[in-house]
Amino acid sequence: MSNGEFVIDVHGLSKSFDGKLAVNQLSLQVNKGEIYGFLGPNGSGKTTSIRMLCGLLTPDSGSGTCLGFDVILETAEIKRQVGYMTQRFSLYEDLTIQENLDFTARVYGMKNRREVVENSLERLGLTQRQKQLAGTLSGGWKQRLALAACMLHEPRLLLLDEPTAGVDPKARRDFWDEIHKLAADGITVLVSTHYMDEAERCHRLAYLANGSLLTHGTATEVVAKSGIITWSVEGDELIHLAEQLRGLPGIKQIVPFGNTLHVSGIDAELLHRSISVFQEDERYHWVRAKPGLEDVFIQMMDQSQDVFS
Ligand SMILES: Nc1ncnc2c1ncn2[C@@H]1O[C@H](COP(=O)(O)OP(=O)(O)OP(=O)(O)O)[C@@H](O)[C@H]1O
Repeated sequence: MSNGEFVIDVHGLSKSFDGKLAVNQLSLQVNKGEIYGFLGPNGSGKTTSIRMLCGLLTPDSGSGTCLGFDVILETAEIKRQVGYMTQRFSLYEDLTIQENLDFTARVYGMKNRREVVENSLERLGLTQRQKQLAGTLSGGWKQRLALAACMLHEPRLLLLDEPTAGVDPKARRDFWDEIHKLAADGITVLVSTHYMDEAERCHRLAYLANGSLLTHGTATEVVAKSGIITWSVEGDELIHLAEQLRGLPGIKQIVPFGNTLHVSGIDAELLHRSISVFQEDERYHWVRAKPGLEDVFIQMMDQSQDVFS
C-alpha cells in the first residue's frame, strides 16, 4: 500500500443524485485488521459511501485511497482487490451453490477456478450439497455462501452492506465469529448494520445521518462524546408516565426498554429537575442508567430530523 498506514484513507468525499446530497464530505480512516461499523438510518448514505470506496461510484468531490489505490483514478485495481457483499447477498437463486461460486471465480478471472471453488465448498461444508439451488438455502446459509463467494479471490478488504439483515440470531452470531477470525488474520472489514449488538462488536464505528458523519470512535468513545445522561424507571403504567414526561424541559427522549423506560437528556440539572416530582412518587423506582449506543443513536436520529426535516 502506498500510504503504508490506512487501508481506507479518504477525505471530503461527496456524492449527489439528481441534485440531492447523498453523502456529504465523508472523511474516514480505517486500519488494517480493523472491523469498522457503519450505522445510520435508511437513506443516510451508507451504501453510497461503500460504493465510492470500492470504485463503483465516482465521488463528485473529495479524494483518498482504498488499499493504497486512488479512489478516483485506480478504481479497476480496487474492484479487483476488495470483497464486496451487497445487500440481499447478490446470489443467483436459480443457480446451484457450486455454479454461484464458479460464476464469481470467473468474474474475478481466476485461473485455478475449479480448485478454488472446491476448497471453498469444503470449507463451507457444502460439498455434498453443491448441486442444490442457492434459492433453496436458508437465510443463514445464503449469507455464508455469499461471504464465501466474495472471499474467493482472497481480498484484503471486505465491504459488507447489511450482511445480516433478516438472518436469525444464531446465524448472525456465527457470522460475527467468522468476521472476527478474518480480522485476526489481518483482513480489514467495513460493515454496515442496523443492529446495535453488531455495532458493539465492531472495533470502531461511525454514525451517518442525511449523508453526514455525525460521530465516530469506539462504542465507549461514542457514548462518552454524546454527553447523554440516562435515567431508567421501573413501575406500573409506564406508558402514562411517558406521556406526562414527554416535552418537559431537559427531556430529550423517552424509550421503552423491556419493563423499564429510559429517560434521557443532555442537561443533567434540567433533566433531574423535570423528573424529580416523579421520583417522589412511590409507584416508580428510578436509577441512573449507563447509556448505550442505542440511546445515543436514537438521540442523534431525533436531532438530525430536527435539523433536516
Ligand atoms: N443510484 C441512485 N440514484 C438516485 N438516488 C440514489 C441512488 N443511490 C442512492 N440514492 C439516494 O441517496 C440517499 C442515500 O442512499 P443510500 O442507499 O446510500 O443510503 P443507506 O444508508 O445505504 O440506506 P439503507 O440503510 O436503506 O440501505 C438516499 O436518499 C437514496 O434514495
